[in-house]
Amino acid sequence: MAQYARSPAVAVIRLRNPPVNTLSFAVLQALEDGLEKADADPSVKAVMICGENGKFSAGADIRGFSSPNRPVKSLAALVSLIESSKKPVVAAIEGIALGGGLEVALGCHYRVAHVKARMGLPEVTLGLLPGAEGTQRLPRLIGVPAALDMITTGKHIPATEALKLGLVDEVVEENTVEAAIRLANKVIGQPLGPRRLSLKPVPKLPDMEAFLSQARVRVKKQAQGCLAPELCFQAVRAATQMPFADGVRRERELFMVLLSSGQARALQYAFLAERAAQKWTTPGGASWSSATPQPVRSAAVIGLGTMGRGIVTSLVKANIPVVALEQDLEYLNTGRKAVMLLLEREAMKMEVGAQTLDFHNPARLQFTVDFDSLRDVDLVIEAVFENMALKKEIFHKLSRICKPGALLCTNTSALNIDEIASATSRPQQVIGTHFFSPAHVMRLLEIIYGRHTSPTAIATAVQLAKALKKVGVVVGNCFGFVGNRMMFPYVQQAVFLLEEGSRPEAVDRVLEDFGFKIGPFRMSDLAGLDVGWRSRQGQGLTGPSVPAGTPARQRQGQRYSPLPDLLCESGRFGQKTGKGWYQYEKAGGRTATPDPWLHSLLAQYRDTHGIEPRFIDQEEILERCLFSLINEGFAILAEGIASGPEHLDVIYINGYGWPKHKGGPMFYASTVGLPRVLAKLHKYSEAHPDVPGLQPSAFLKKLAAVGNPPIKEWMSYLSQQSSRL
Ligand SMILES: CCCCCCCCCCCCCC(=O)CC(=O)SCCNC(=O)CCNC(=O)[C@H](O)C(C)(C)COP(=O)(O)OP(=O)(O)OC[C@H]1O[C@@H](n2cnc3c(N)ncnc32)[C@H](O)[C@@H]1OP(=O)(O)O
Ligand SMILES: NC(=O)C1=CN([C@@H]2O[C@H](COP(=O)(O)OP(=O)(O)OC[C@H]3O[C@@H](n4cnc5c(N)ncnc54)[C@H](O)[C@@H]3O)[C@@H](O)[C@H]2O)C=CC1
Repeated sequence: MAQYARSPAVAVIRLRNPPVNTLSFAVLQALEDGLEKADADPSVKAVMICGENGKFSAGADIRGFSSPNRPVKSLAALVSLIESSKKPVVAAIEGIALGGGLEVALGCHYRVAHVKARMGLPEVTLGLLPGAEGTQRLPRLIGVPAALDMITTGKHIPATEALKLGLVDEVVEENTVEAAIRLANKVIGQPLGPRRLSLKPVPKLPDMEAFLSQARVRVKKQAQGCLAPELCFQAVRAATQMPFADGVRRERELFMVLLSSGQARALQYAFLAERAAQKWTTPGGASWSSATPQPVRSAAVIGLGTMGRGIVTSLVKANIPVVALEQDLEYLNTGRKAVMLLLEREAMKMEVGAQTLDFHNPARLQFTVDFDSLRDVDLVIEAVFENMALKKEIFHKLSRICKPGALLCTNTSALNIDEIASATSRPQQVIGTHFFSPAHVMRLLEIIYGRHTSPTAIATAVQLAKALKKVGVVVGNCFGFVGNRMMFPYVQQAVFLLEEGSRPEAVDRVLEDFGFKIGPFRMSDLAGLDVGWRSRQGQGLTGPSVPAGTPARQRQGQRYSPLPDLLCESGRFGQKTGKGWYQYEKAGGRTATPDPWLHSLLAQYRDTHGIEPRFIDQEEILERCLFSLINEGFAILAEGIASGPEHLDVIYINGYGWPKHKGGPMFYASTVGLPRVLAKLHKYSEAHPDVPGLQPSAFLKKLAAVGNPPIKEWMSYLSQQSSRL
């Protein structure tokens, strides 16, 4: 857990807890033992602390926060013990020093970092604050503005920046441990008082009060309903107002508030859920542990519309050479300009000194209308219009042209992967890669395997997600896959609420107050109402193919709202046309304003259909929208479309703006309590028996019958027979 050695006047303590040297109780105990041993040995003149396997430490074990035996108190005590050592202690920071790991380094008298190391106090991202005196030591070392920035954002900073800030004393390109030992030998006998951060004053600012009040406004704005940034701010402010010991007491009080908050639990769950979702399996037995990805050295993108542009940008940023293809020269030129603009913007955002984007080089990015140019690429991503016939035509062509091993990916948002694959002679190499708009920004990549998709193809798509710095979540094939399938009942409820008496701005406000970045109506206006309209036309729900005599508000015996169709028929496609559920300052405008035209349309619509409008309270809006979405999630789990609730939660946090501090929809359901979710769905489905989305799923009923089992046990209640394959 920590190895003790000598070199020769310097005691070397090496933290050892693979893979990232988290500070378990055993590690802390071994570190304390090492310090005591060094202290007791007169031939030891200095101490050096480093981590095993090129990593200093990732801090506390996140899995241990919910354990009653968490070693929280001892970490702070240990940091004080290090600082009060009479022999100089030097930290050798390789790889990472994060959270409690960096707090240990702050207790040391000197810090040497490898040039590739990264440091940070990411506790805020886990709903916490640096609770081992980090909020009091860091401002004393690097000043309040820089410390506040690091502590309230949780960002990791590179060693070179750490050197500029004074967080480390030395940055080395070679052997960090040897450099730290050299420094330790050099400082033997030098006074340690000035190196003990707890004894230093916090550097003054010309107007600390003004700085802090501006910073507080900024932190609150960025927090978006999350508690931790505000409490991190308060802890740092305490450092500016109180002596060290009082600041530490305040830090502890604030830490305990956060530790017991539901937000910390949700954020820690979200961290672990993202890692768990990487360990994909399929009902057919394919798994991350046995499948091997094939290398992707080059790629092609077909269709340079909204999605294709972002996908090309993402690939170029990942340093993968791209061939970008359009249907004709006019579309190609428009697409090329759009891609170049995106890439120029991305290049401007890149850190000084980082590798530049080489997108003017035709060997890295080539534009074409010729399918023959796709002959040699390792992977193709199709992003043409959402039309099955067109997609099949393209895949048939790809199957003939591309080299035998090439992976053929479709960015369809809902269409059947198996049907697309059937147009090829290599269905094992066909897979869905569902990007989210804007594709170069959004972290989610939904990866959809079909009936014949090979484990290698899945592993390759997962590897691609990593290369693009995205979170790949592997799911099964069904209409809308996971994300959009869960979204349908949510948006449907939102529209039904309008029919019954609510307004778009009222529904959006409730869901935005809950924590969504934007509510369902602002989201629909942003995405374009025509997208769903075309899909409903394709499904025969609206348009000329609807049989004469079909009731306006019913399809196949189920409730249907023609409201979105009416908007599209009036040319209201959302932001792009300047009008949708809201009005905008101009076509392409972004500022949504409630629209009196829409309000009178709603009144007229209710009159026409004999609907008596009623006041709908916030609780009903929230529950009908969220619980119908969650209910669909349970159906998806029961069908084996996703292998666990954490997969659904990762999809919603990273692709649909679900507030991370509420842990994702399925985690949220577990906090509300499954029996309560079920009771509410029963109530709403009794009131609306013609809405299948409100009828509780069998799996939810099964789990609620047990009580409220922990989320990690849910899947054990599914019998093998209910699995999809
Ligand atoms: C009752 C008395 C009360 C008195 C009050 C006292 C108050 C005093 C309280 C003091 C408490 C101090 C608490 C503390 O120390 C705070 C912390 O340290 S919180 C933790 C902060 N650290 C992080 O947030 C780091 C998180 N990790 C990462 O960012 C990345 O994992 C990392 C950059 C380290 C590596 O990334 P990458 O290479 O991409 O690999 P993975 O992300 O896949 O990780 C590999 C593997 O490691 C697991 N892991 C990583 N970090 C942790 C962690 N901190 N804890 C547990 N496990 C971790 C990760 O899950 C992966 O494992 P899998 O098995 O694959 O899931
Ligand atoms: N717009 C969105 O938010 C999202 C869309 N999707 C999916 O991505 C796909 C593309 O959607 P968008 O980019 O929004 O569409 P878009 O309409 O903006 O772009 C489609 C592009 O494909 C090109 N194209 C059409 N036929 C072609 C052919 N035969 N050869 C080459 N290029 C051809 C068109 O010229 C056009 O530029 C669709 O399947 C859609 O469902 C997926 C996620 C989100």
